[in-house]
Amino acid sequence: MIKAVAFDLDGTLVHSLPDLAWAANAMRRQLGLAAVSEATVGQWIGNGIKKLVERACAELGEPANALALFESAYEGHLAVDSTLLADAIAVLAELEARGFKLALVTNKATRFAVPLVRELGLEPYFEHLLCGDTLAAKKPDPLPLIWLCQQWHIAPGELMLVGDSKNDIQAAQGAGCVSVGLTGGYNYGEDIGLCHPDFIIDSLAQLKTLGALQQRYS
Ligand SMILES: O=C(O)COP(=O)(O)O
Ligand SMILES: [Mg+2]
Repeated sequence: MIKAVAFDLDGTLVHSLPDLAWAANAMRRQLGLAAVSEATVGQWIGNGIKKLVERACAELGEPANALALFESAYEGHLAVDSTLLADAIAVLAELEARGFKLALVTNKATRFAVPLVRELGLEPYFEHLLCGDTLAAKKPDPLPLIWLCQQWHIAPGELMLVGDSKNDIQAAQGAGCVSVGLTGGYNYGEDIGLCHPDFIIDSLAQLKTLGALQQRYS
């Protein structure tokens, strides 16, 4: 039985691509590179900011100042055009009311993830915020999920991870947790079904009626 639910951030709770794309293009402009489309930047999301920057200036072989340029652009532009996914708050509130423990497990670095979840009103729902640089390894490594199970004294099979990327599903599978794949997020243009999550949902609202989450904890 599920006792806790961990949520991914980018592409699962927040449509963060517009601001990530804005920052990537601000960086590219300063490096003398042409702007790219949002869809292109969408394919670079998933392994944290450093990887995104690496992919966003691959033509130049990752200049030394690229990361700093991206970070200073993104820092002031975290939640300008980014929006919550439909029903994000309603679903978190309902799961919290049903007694589930909730955590955020994102590959986004703390300095960006924390202000973003604060700005969008998500922070109060989470007992733990595990960001890309919180622990020694990030998704697809199972470490953040194993860490949560230890903190909460629950078995891996009692923790569910909801995410939009194969990195989420692989982390859950590696930890022995239950995985829910959300379609339509940032998964390198691939169908989330290809990595075989335990459940596939097309909207967060579907979590409200997911059989595995019907029981109540308090
Ligand atoms: O920072 C990323 O690349 C992805 O972040 P996420 O783990 O919240 O989807
Ligand atoms: Mg994601």
